[in-house]
Amino acid sequence: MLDLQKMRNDIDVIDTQIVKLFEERMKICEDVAQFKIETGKPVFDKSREQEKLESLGCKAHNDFNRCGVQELFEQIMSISRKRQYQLLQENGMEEKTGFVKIEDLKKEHATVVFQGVEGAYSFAAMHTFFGEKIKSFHVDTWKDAMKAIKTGRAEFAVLPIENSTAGIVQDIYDLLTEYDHVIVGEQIIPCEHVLMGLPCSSLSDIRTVYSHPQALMQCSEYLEEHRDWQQMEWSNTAAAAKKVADEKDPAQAAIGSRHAAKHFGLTVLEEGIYSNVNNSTRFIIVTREKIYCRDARKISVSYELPHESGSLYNSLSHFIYNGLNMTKIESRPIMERNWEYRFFVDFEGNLSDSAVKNALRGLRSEAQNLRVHGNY
Ligand SMILES: O=C(O)C(=O)C[C@]1(C(=O)O)C=C[C@@H](O)C=C1
Repeated sequence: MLDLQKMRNDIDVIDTQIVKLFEERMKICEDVAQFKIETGKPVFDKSREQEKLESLGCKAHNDFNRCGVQELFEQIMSISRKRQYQLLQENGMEEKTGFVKIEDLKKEHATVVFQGVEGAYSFAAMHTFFGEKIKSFHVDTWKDAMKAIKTGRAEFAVLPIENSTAGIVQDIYDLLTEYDHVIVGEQIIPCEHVLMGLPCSSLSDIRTVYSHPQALMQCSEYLEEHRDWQQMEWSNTAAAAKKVADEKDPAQAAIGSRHAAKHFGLTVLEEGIYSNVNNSTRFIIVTREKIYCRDARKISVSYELPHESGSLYNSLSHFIYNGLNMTKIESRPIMERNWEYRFFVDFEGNLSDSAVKNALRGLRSEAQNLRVHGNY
């Protein structure tokens, strides 16, 4: 009969040796960092790491152990790089990200563009994020908003990127790829639809309800209770509110935001009419300058991967090995390369953190076209 306690004692002896050797190895890596500080040689040496993984893998006695040894040393070298980046930073040698750190965003008196019309949810997101003291204007399409940033007509744009029930807004991801703009903030707006009508209207007057098809759908349970009302699909919730306000027909109502009701001088006839109480939309704020705030806590990146087994797994290891909490991953097709994908990852961190620098450095050398879309 095998003796578990004895086996555990044997493992403990080996583990103690591993810890001792790990610390000896780290000490040498700190000396290597010193050499790199003096010579300006980059921390990451891909070919050296590949050679090491190859030669160490060959020392193992079966395939399972070969993979295990390689995974272990990938992590050991990642930890070694992370320490070296820390030392570089302590010596005032910041890793170049191309981004400039600022204290705070200048929100007051900013020029902001949004898609849609006054009173739409993007309008609400803009005012919630920037306050009231701004110069704002609207455009017809999200692409027009991106163009307004590029030409300098606006400093910031507000764009919807995700709805908690409908999922991501794919076009925005594609526009982030097309334009070199930077995300500097985000704003979540609960889609709390209300039924609005003319100040002289009451519920019993209503015959027709106008709204965006999604909003009508989100209020379907409420509308079921009013089957005699005709439902009319409109281009967006704010345009529906504007129509009711313009036509001054007490039999017409619109479904949209409280902001829209206020903006068009309409009265809220009923509230809490939406089925999913958690329904919210997340908006991003983009600008042209590569800036991030000192207290920014979330980073958005994208990268493309070679068509190789394990490439996604390996790319994610850079977040895991550096202790970074990944909050989202999305993939979008790459236009010019059928069946290949660009991955968008959000994770917690600040561009000044050495763990973040380490992860980005690893990703940059292994993935294609790594882009940092912003730290906010
Ligand atoms: O050999 C180096 O240049 C090191 O910095 C050491 C080390 C390692 O830990 O083995 C770490 C980072 C490099 O990418 C390659 C190897």
